[in-house]
Amino acid sequence: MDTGSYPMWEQYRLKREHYIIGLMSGTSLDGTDAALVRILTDDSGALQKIDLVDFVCVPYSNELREVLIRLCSPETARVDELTAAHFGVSEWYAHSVRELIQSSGIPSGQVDAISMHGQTVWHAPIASAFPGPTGGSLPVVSTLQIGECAVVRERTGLPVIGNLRARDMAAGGEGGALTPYADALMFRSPTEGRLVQNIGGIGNVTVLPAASSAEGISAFDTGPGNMVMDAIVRQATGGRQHYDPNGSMAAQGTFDQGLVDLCLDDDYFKRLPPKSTGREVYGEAYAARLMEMADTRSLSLEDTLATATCLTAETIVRAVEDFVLPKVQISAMLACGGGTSNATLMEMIRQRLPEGIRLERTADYGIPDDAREAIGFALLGHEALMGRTNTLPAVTGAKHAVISGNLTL
Ligand SMILES: Nc1ncnc2c1ncn2[C@@H]1O[C@H](COP(=O)(O)OP(=O)(O)OP(=O)(O)O)[C@@H](O)[C@H]1O
Ligand SMILES: CC(=O)N[C@H]1[C@@H]2OC[C@@H](O2)[C@@H](O)[C@@H]1O[C@H](C)C(=O)O
Repeated sequence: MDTGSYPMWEQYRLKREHYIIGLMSGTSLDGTDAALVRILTDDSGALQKIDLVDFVCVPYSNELREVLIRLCSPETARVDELTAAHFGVSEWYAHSVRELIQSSGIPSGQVDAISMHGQTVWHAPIASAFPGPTGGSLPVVSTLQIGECAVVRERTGLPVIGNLRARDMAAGGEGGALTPYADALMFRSPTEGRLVQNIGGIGNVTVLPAASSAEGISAFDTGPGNMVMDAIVRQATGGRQHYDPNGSMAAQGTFDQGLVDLCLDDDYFKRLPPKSTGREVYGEAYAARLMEMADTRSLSLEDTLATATCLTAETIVRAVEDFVLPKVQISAMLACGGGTSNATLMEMIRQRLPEGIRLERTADYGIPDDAREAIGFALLGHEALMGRTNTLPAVTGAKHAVISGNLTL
């Protein structure tokens, strides 16, 4: 029996230097981000310093992306393919861990654990009816991140923490956003209010008031990040391209304000936070509808992309105007995620941001734009191993904070 790693938990808490690998594969389905993070703690276990040792991105193949896109829609998902993907995608995670360890030059024996998000295929924070054990039906919320920790454990030899959203949901939360907990550790300022605006598949914002306590932090999904723009490119190119490089196609078009306004008349954008959304709402079907509407308005592909880019920028800025600024004074928006590489989108956000808010990047604060989430998940895993709660009920809406994550020793 493999019992060698059981004392690991106690040893981990006594150490002052910890090495954790954070693995994130987000809703844009572009691949896996892997960050090796060194965390220093003091005698009381309190966090002293966070260093990014190394970071790699392993892109998904077009073939894998197509499988995952099918699995994210009830109309196209099959349970045999889902089960295979649950194990299969873990091989990609193990591969990215091997690449990261090799690139870092750190011996794998020095790494304490892997903390992995997995691939969300379905996220349902709004309850649906499910048969109850004593008759009648129960309201059930649910979420599924595929990727089997046991496979990653076997391939890498390292303990793995996974399934990080489930416990918060079981405690009445939305199961996200989770990374705001880590944002507070990395970006909170004693003197100014800051936003961390992630532009991944979905856009999500963390609000860090000046000198805020955990209770003062809020976060929510603003709506689509790159998801609608990406789906338009994918559908228009028959899957050959999956994003608009640097926003160059959108830059050649002109957005249709009428269509942007139509799209902004949307229940999700109006809903008060806390709230979360995903591919279920702004995925392929949403983009197809937007393309149909663009077609009836005789918009070119470039105009359609400019319109989707403008919509994305508007949802990000309006979320700040409608839900943040009435309550919190903000001096800077720290953008991160793949969308920061879309110059057209960034310029639209810059032009629309209210005066007095600087548009910066997390990279300006030492956290590369594309590594924030992977580093965030490393920190969440670290907190769980330290035996500390790692969720923010004020953000997720849960009844209480929990230690989220299942440990595969
Ligand atoms: N050079 C580029 N030009 C334009 N867009 C880019 C570029 N590089 C990346 N992107 C965009 O960034 C996306 C990937 O972003 P990211 O990796 O932050 O998403 P994610 O982590 O999967 O999503 P989420 O944060 O929602 O979970 C790509 O799908 C693409 O739309
Ligand atoms: C269910 C799910 O995977 N949600 C993601 C998604 O991608 C962005 C946004 O929607 C965010 O709420 C969340 O991830 C981030 C990493 C989070 O929980 O902080």
